[in-house]
Amino acid sequence: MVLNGVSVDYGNRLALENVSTRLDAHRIAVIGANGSGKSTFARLLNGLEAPTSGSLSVHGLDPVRQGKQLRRHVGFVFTNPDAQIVMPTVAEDVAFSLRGRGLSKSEIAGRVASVLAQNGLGDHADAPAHTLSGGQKQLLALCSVLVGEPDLLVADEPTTLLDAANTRRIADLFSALEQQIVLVTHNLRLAERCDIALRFDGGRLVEQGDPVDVVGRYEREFA
Ligand SMILES: Nc1ncnc2c1ncn2[C@@H]1O[C@H](COP(=O)(O)OP(=O)(O)OP(=O)(O)O)[C@@H](O)[C@H]1O
Repeated sequence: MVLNGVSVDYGNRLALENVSTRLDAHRIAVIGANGSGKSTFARLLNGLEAPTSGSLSVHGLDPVRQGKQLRRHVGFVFTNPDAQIVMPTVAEDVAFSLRGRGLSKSEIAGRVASVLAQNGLGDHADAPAHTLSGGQKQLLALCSVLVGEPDLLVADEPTTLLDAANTRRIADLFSALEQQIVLVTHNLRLAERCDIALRFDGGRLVEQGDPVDVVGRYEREFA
């Protein structure tokens, strides 16, 4: 991922200001105060947001002009799982992500069962999605993205609704994931487990480096 002087101006507010960076690390944490620009940064990475000025490329593609192509490689998990659950039952929702890939019914069923079991939803496969708890919906949204095996996973606060056990489960899952991941989070312990951390402040990228150092300085500012 490469960003060159990227700004995002919402008209009355500069959400990102002149951000330049190159990101090759495997697990990338994005931290910073409320409204500092983290979600805007995440949304740029799969073309949900376009830079007002500057340019970026993700896996060699321009997210705005080559968005359709890019979204085949980038999975995005939103903060609010209701925004991405589209099918009536849990298993159907996960299977929906595999449509149009030429997989047989049994291949789809196998991949769906495996991702649900791996993420603590094995017993809920046939449940109506709307009956899940908030945290279970967050896990379902993650399953529906992971089943497609994206090359890059962008997750915007994917653990906000999760209890301690499920947060741990997701942290372990992210640690074991082969794909590159960009994790926007207020959970600083989760951020510390990444390979690199970016910190935003008032729309500017103010720090990029070792997660323990970046998190430590951030916490000390508010101590
Ligand atoms: N669609 C929009 N229209 C206008 N302003 C927006 C829009 N989206 C975000 N903003 C503003 O841009 C700034 C950055 O928002 P962003 O959501 O990127 O912050 P964040 O760091 O993810 O915050 P949080 O931790 O609260 O989720 C904020 O001041 C926000 O109010």
